Amino acid sequence: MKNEKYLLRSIALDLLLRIGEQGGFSHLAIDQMMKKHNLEKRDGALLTEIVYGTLQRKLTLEYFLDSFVQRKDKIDNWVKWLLYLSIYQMHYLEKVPDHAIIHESVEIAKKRGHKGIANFVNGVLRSVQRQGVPDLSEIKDENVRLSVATSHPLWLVKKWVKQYGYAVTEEMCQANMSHKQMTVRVQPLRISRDELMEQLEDDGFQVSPSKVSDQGIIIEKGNVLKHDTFAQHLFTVQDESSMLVAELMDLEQNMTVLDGCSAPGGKTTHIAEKMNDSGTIYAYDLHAKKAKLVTEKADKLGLHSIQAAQADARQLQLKHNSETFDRILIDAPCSGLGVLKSKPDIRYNKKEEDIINLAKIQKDILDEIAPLLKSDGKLVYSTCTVDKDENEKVVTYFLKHHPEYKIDPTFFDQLPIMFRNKVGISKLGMQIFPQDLNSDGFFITRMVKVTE
Ligand SMILES: C[S@@+](CC[C@H](N)C(=O)[O-])C[C@H]1O[C@@H](n2cnc3c(N)ncnc32)[C@H](O)[C@@H]1O
Repeated sequence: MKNEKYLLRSIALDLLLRIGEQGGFSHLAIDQMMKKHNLEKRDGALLTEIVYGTLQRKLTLEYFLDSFVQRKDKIDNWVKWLLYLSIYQMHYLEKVPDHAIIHESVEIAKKRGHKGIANFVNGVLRSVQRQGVPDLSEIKDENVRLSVATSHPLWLVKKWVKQYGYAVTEEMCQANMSHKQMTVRVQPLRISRDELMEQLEDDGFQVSPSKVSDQGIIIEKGNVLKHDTFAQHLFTVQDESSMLVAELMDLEQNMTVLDGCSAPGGKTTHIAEKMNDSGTIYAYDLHAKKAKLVTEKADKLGLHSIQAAQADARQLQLKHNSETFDRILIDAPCSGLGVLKSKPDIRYNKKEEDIINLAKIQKDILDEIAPLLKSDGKLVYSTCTVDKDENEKVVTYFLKHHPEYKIDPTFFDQLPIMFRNKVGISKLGMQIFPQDLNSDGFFITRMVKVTE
């Protein structure tokens, strides 16, 4: 038993070192580690909790550690992560007694380093145990306090406060600390939502219908990825905000649709399902490997109307004539600051300059595809980020440079009831904040190409 827990914390440290440096938190990486080390389900849950929780609280843990060590810059990276994951467990988890956490961390330090490091780890953790962590309410500056307490970089807190005000930013940072519910989108050409819900309920799942999409199901209890219907490709895992994008494309049968940034194909396949697999969807992605994922997803779901290929959306006039498409979706590459609930590490790797570069790419893509839409056709622009530079300001730029486009007024009438009158609605579209639903932050808008 003792060895198992030692192994578990050692694996957690390996994962944190990798994700902490390179990013890319995913339940898949954790599942792979569990399989590799033959861990039981219960241990897997603790492993996930330690890795996810430590990443999610990294800046808070750094702040805590600062008050126990003089020169943090002198400590090896792996020792820092070992201290973070230990302090995380001591402060946030009740399941394991402090003395056990300290004992195992010291053992890891001894094995990976040497006795001196083990003594250092022991000393720091014993001080944490004795004195407790510092009181965050004593931080005077409210932006710094919010940044430390919710582990969001200060530049981001300041940027959000400037863009949305303190109250909305605080709600957003708090919401990002919560766990996201699992939601799936039924493949309606294979099974109805009611039938799938019934099958899941019969097998002990707790589920409820989404109010955002009539294909959506909220999984309240049970691991749906282990259910037969997952292997049978009767549904796709998709966030509710993400489902809303295709729902708001005003799609009809037999349309010709362009999905300019399509991988891994969550929205492309949703579009195909909504058109009953009629018409044609041209789906592109900058990376050939990723474009292949779209084809694979379409194949698994039995959808034939999707033609996926590699292409740079900034050069699509080379592939298609003007006025070809009834609908265009640009689900643009973005900073991903709306998905921090499920990808807690994203916030630490992003820099303010990244946003400027991304906004340039977003504008270039929109400029390129503008001529490809038919008159009266509709263009949906979406991102999974909360940031005006990538959302409202990109739309403002586009409308200024393409006077033939205007915001489609009917877009607002088609929003689900719970989004009407929300803070994020403006004349330029809809910003969904992570606190609005138990889902991701997203920006969605729809423009129409006006006939003379
Ligand atoms: C937000 S993701 C798209 C998610 C996808 N729509 C879905 O629902 O599954 C953005 C995608 O744009 C791709 N991308 C980035 N730059 C691109 C470009 N210049 N042209 C086409 N695709 C691009 C990325 O590789 C990434 O897969």
